[in-house]
Amino acid sequence: MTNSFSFRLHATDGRARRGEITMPRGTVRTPAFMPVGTAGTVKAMYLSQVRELGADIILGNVYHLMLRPGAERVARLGGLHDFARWPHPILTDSGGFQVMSLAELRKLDEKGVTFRSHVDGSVHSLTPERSIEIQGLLDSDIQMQLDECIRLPAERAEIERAMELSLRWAERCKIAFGDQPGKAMFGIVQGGDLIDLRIRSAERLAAMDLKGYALGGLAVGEPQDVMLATLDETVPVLPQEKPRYLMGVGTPDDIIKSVARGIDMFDCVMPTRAGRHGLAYTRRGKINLKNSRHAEDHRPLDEESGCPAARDYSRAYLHHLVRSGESLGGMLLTWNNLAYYQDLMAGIRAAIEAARFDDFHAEVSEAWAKGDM
Ligand SMILES: COC(=O)c1ccc(CCNc2nc3cc4nc(N)[nH]c(=O)c4cc3[nH]2)cc1
Repeated sequence: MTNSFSFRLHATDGRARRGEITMPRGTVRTPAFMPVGTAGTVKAMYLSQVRELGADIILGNVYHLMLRPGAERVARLGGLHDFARWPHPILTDSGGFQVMSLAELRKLDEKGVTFRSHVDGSVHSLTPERSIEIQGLLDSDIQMQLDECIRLPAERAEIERAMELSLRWAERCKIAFGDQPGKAMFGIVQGGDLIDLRIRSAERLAAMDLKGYALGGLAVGEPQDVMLATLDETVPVLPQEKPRYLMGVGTPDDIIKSVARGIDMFDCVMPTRAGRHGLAYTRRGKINLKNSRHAEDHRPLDEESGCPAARDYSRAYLHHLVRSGESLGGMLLTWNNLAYYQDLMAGIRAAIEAARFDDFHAEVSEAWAKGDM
């Protein structure tokens, strides 16, 4: 049980990295995929199942938890780990992105952001200091700075204003976070699709000597090649010895192409949200179980999978559950999808260790190039 936060690189293959983050609550094997547990639950899953699939860390959201049940209440109940019965590491997003995408009537200025809850219309405000305070009340292990992520396309002046504001907020978050040995506060690189601003943001954050660095402002609708070009230019500016986290990404193809560019950590609602909408992710690509062609297909999703949801149920049964709106449909497909994502990450980690990442990359991209099955 260490009381420190450390990141070690075990192997590299090109720009792909195999590493490990060690924290008091446990170790995170990287490259890692963090299942999204927005309101303290990974929807339609028992967290014991999430753990069995190989997840070392899950993500929570300040925005949702501050509105309901409230950060002080979670603290009174012992913090998010005890509340949700997840004793392993938790990373929490700071709320900025969710405010801009979920809240109504929001005002953003130098101090922070004021907004109306999408739950009950009550007025709330988030400052860099309050976001870090909330993440402390949740007892979060990796805390994200409060930032401003703007939608693209946008004018250069607007992108620069938001990027500079996010840098000032990073400084304020660093001060508010102080020195918490077993925990980390990550900075978030902004700058939209303007490489010079991205590099300036990364350099200024690197100079703050933070424990990890996220790439924000991406996976906001830009084409994959724009996202990847941004990584090509920005990742090399970040310190080698610190973890890099690409926020909100992504499809299996996004993930493997981003690992190839030096990213260590990912989160995305895709496997869980798509699962609840009838979509299955498998080694051979995506399957939409709503499609009537599955109505009498007795084959499982993947007979070779270690996950019962993929191996023991026919596509016909899954089709029936999805068409009938039965809860078990979303539960089984979420289970299958998270199993696939964790198997993908385990495959990536093993491929980097065996110096065969390029071959593995080709295998995954080829399967996904086929598209819907
Ligand atoms: C079925 O799949 C889906 O519905 C679905 C929805 C959204 C995303 C994209 C999520 N993208 C994304 N999440 C993000 C979260 C972020 N947080 C902070 N603090 N700063 C950012 O700059 C930021 C950027 C993001 N980009 C991906 C998938």
